[in-house]
Amino acid sequence: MKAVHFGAGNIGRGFIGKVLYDNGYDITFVDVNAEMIDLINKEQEYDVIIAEEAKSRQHVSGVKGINSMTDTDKLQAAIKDADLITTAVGVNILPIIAKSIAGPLSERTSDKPVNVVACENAIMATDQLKQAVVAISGELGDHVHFPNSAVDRIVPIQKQDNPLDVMVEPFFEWVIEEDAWAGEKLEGVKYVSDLHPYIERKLLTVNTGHAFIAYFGSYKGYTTVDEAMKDAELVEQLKAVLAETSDYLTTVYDFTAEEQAAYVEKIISRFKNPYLSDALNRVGRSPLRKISPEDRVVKPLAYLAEEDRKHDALVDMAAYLLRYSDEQDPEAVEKNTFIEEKGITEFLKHYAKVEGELAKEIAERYNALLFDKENN
Ligand SMILES: NC(=O)C1=CN([C@@H]2O[C@H](COP(=O)(O)OP(=O)(O)OC[C@H]3O[C@@H](n4cnc5c(N)ncnc54)[C@H](O)[C@@H]3O)[C@@H](O)[C@H]2O)C=CC1
Ligand SMILES: O=P(O)(O)OC[C@H]1O[C@](O)(CO)[C@@H](O)[C@@H]1O
Repeated sequence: MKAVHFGAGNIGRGFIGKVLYDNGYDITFVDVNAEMIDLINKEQEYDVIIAEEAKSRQHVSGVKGINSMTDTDKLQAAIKDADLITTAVGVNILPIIAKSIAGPLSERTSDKPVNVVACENAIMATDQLKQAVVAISGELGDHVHFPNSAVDRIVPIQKQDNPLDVMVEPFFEWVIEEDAWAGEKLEGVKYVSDLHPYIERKLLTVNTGHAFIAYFGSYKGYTTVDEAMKDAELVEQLKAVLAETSDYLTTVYDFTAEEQAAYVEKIISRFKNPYLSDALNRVGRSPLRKISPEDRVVKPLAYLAEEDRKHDALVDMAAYLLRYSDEQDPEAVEKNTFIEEKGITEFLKHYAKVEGELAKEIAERYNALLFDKENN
């Protein structure tokens, strides 16, 4: 079985590549990073290092690479021949991937089914990829399958001697829509008939929680997650944020309060992993995406505000996000320039689609933070 995976980054090598290798797939990584692809083709193997005391190593071998900027013919041939196509590139890059795969996918014949799965931090990311593909190729036949998925494994920015090796947390969960999947299922993957509860629970617990640590932690002057998690006030407020997203999740879905509390506890213990040094500017990257209406802050916040339920911790979180700066992150720079030129209310309307009373609450909190900072 042949897999083509777009994005030879942290999740690509440290999570998806490892699961596919364990399932016996021949893996071809596709990336725009020429150095990474050259190294993959040279070494054809790497280690996944588990972030726990023993730092055990799991070997992945027989991998190949394609540079999507220069090897376009090779890429087209690989897409025509693959049994599985996966991505872990960032949800905003999916329209670019669509341009590479739409042509060769439309040339595939009905006797050769293929699964196409986006593995990104976004609700129903594969649907976004499918939409972009179909806009180019027109409807594809029933042999091209587009299951949505949820992926959960914390993989920080890497500092390994061998740049192909990748350190990951021990925990991982990959959940895929069962009905949309064709053929033999992957071992180590959970298949479910309705993905919505899983993807929302993951995004609005793991990713909301992590993003809160990034934005409040940065506000307090920390630079890594483990440093920030030693701050008792931050952990208290993190729990308050997750109590609000838990209220959303247990109201909208069938999770019981006990189940969700256990899930939250497990996630907080993952954030405290002392063997995983994770930079706050990685976890907080792309604040414009993270403040967008369907993402980890505004989705639960808008619902709770609309239903008149407690939401002040998420309002605080939005204010910390709005105060966040990182000169290296183009989205953080764009955010701050927009706020400076047009103000908070206009920013919330434009990027978060938040207006009215909720926008007022967030702006008040943002202004109070500004006042605190300037007077301390
Ligand atoms: N790192 C983590 O802990 C987790 C990340 N995710 C999600 O996985 C996705 C990837 O994240 P990471 O692996 O952390 O990022 P990363 O930055 O380590 O890897 C992304 C890779 O995609 C490549 N890329 C960018 N544009 C491309 C293109 N047009 N064609 C092919 N490759 C391209 C980059 O060169 C890079 O190697 C994101 O959507 C992220 O939200 C999901 C769960 C956990
Ligand atoms: O990859 P994104 O969406 O920018 O956000 C980073 C998040 O993804 C994770 O890497 C894993 O889901 C978390 O560590 C963090 O919450």
